[in-house]
Amino acid sequence: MTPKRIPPNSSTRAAIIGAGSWGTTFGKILADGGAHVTMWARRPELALEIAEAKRNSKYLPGINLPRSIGATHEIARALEGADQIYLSVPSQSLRENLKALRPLIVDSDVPIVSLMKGVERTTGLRMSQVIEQELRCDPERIAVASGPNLALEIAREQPTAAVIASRSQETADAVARTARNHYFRSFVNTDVIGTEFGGVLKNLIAVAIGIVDGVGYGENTKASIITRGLVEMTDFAVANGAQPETLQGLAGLGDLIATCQSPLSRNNTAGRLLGQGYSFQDVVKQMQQTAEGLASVAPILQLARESEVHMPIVEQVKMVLDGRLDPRHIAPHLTTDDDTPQEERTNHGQADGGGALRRAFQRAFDQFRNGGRSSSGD
Ligand SMILES: NC(=O)c1ccc[n+]([C@@H]2O[C@H](COP(=O)([O-])OP(=O)(O)OC[C@H]3O[C@@H](n4cnc5c(N)ncnc54)[C@H](O)[C@@H]3O)[C@@H](O)[C@H]2O)c1
Ligand SMILES: O=P(O)(O)OC[C@H](O)CO
Repeated sequence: MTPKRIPPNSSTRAAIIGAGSWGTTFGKILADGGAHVTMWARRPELALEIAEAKRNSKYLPGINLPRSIGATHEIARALEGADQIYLSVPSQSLRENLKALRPLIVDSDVPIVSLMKGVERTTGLRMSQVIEQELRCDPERIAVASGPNLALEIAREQPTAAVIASRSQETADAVARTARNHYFRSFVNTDVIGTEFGGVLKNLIAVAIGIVDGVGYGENTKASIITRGLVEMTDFAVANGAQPETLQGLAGLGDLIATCQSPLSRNNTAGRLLGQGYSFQDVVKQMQQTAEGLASVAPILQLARESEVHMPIVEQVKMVLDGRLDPRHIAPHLTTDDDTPQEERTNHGQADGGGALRRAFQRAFDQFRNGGRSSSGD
C-alpha cells in the first residue's frame, strides 16, 4: 500500500525562530506540508547555508532541505507576513529572544508555537508561561508541540506522530493542519500543562537512563527506571495541573520511550557521559547541542518540593550532577532505598484501577476514528 498523500497547505506563511536541529527539522516538516517557511538563524553564515545550499550541515548532516525554505539572520525579515510563528531556541535563552521579538509583532494576533522542552532555570516557568509573560498575549494564541520527535529521524522522513496543545481548540487545530505531511502527523489536545511537562520531565528520566547505561547496567535496570520514571512524571505533572491521560500519550510515555532508547538523544548522551565518570563540567563542555534536562533538574525539584511530590529518580540525577552520588550507586540505591515494602502504584492515585489506562486506549481509538481530533489528552 502506498502512503496516503496529504493535500498541501500552501496558504500558510510560517516563521521559525531558531535554526538548530529541531527548528530546522520543523521547518522541513512545515515546508514538506506545503507551507511557505522562513527560518531565522542567529549566525549569518548558517542563514546563508540554509537559504542557498538548502543544508544545515552542523545540526542535520546529510539532510537536503526543501528548495522552498528561506532563511535570514534578520529577525524582522523572518517575521514579515508570517501567520504562524514557531519558537525553537534553547529554553534558557527564550526570554531574551522574546524581548527582541515583541516590538516586531506587537499588533499581531497570529499563533505562537513553542517547540521547546525545558523550564526556565531562574523561575521554573514553562515555555508557554514565559511567552505569555514576555509577549503579554492572549494564552489562547499560544500552542506547544511535543512528542517522540528525535530531529534527525524526522529529517530523514521516518514516520512520526506529535501532539499540538493549546488552550484554544481552534489554535491547536490550525497549527496541527499546518504541521503535517506524508511522514509527520499532528494530534491535538487542550492540556498545555501536561504536554509541556511531559517533554520536560522525560528529559530528566533520559539523563537517569544514560547514567545507568554509562555505568554498564542492562535492560532490567533501564526498564525499572522508565516505568517508575513515568509514575514520577505523572505524579508531578498532575500535581501541577496536568491531565493524567496526557502523560500516557505521545507527550509522555511516547517521548519517554524514544528519548530513553535513542543514542540520538542529547539528554541520554549527557547522562551516559556522567555514568562513564565525566564530571558535570566536562559533560557541558563536550555537548555540542542543547541538553535541556541539565538545566531543568533544579527548578523541577523546587516545584516538586512546593507541590509535595516525591521524585526519587530525579533527586538522584541531581545528586550525580552535583558530584554527591557516585553514578554506580544510582540504580542500587533506587531499589534498596526503603525497607518498607511499597505498593506498586501505577494509576496515579486514582481509585478505579486500570480506569485511566482504559480511557487512554478509548481516546486513542476515538482519535484515529475522528482523524486526529481530541478534546483533552492526546
Ligand atoms: N533536537 C531534537 O530532536 C528536539 C526535538 C524536540 C524538541 N526539541 C527542543 O527544541 C529546542 C531547541 O533544541 P535544538 O535541538 O534545536 O537545539 P540545538 O542545540 O540543535 O540548536 C539550538 C539553536 O539555538 C541557537 N542558540 C543558542 N543560543 C541562542 C541564543 N541565546 N539565542 C538564539 N539562538 C540561540 C544555536 O545557535 C542553535 O542554532 C529545545 O528546547 C529542545 O528540547 C529538540
Ligand atoms: O535530544 P533530546 O534528548 O533533546 O531529545 C529530543 C526530543 O525531545 C525527543 O523527542
